[in-house]
Amino acid sequence: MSLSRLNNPHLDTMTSDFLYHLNINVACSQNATDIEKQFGDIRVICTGGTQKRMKELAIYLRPILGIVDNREPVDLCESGQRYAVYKVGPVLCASHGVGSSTFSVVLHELLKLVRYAKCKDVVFLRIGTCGGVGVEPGTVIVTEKAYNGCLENVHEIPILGRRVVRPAFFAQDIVEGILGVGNQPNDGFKTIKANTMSTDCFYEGQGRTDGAVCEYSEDDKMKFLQKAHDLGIRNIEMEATMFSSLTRKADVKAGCICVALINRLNGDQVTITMEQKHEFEQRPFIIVGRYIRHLLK
Ligand SMILES: O=P(O)(O)O[C@H]1O[C@H](CO)[C@@H](O)[C@H]1O
Ligand SMILES: O=c1cc[nH]c(=O)[nH]1
Repeated sequence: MSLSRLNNPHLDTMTSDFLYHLNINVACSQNATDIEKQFGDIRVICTGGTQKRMKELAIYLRPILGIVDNREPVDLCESGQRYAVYKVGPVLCASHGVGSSTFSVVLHELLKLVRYAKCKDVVFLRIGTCGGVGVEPGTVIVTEKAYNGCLENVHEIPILGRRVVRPAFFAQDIVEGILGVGNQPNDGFKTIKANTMSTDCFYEGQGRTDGAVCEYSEDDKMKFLQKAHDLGIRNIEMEATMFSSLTRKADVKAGCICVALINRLNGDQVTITMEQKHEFEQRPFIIVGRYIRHLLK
């Protein structure tokens, strides 16, 4: 898939497009644009909440991609002052902030960027953290279906004053491809496929009782988490419904790989040390590194 059209006829009439949050100006009318020269070789776009994680991922991927470079990765979108974007060979690593609203902004612009750059067969990945539901902390979860905070397998977004409901699931070949490179003998952690709940709120939306406001009991919370578990949900984060539905609408393959920082059936507070969190965050790197090698071979 060349991404030659995207799902927006208006783009075809534009002679230029300013990707505001990335601070990239695209002259759509030229044949061989600078954008094509700079980004045309991109095959994988890795995304994740923080700038630090994405910078570390860019460094981690260098040897896997056969790139010898000891310099600090350059943030190509630093001037935009919103998101960090690093390019490492045919892989772009971009930060997206917390939640679907910040992620959707950069996702729209990245989807347009790869379209203008005429990239081929691009796969978008989210490399994140999450709360586990009945899984050991440190487990890596590859999302199959994404559920919203009402435990519905859809992404809902108000558009032109209407509630628009879109399917939210990831392509099976991507899920199986990622899972296929997991669970190797010396990994020391499990990689599983499961359903994911994505919420618009870390506290009440995820059924925590430790937010600034809480109007339900511990028992209500446990019943809700059990209901989620019964739907095959094994992790909770804040982007998978939007990510799966928007990439699906744009006709682009995507995958979501998150490491569980806690087991929500045992509590709400994320109390692991920063060292432990950092070690856990490396686990999806290992899986994604193997998957990218497999994808590009
Ligand atoms: O670790 P990241 O990628 O930010 O993902 C998870 O962590 C954030 C909440 O702490 C949310 O964005 C959630 O989805
Ligand atoms: O519990 C958690 C942990 C990380 N990210 C989330 O969204 N929830």
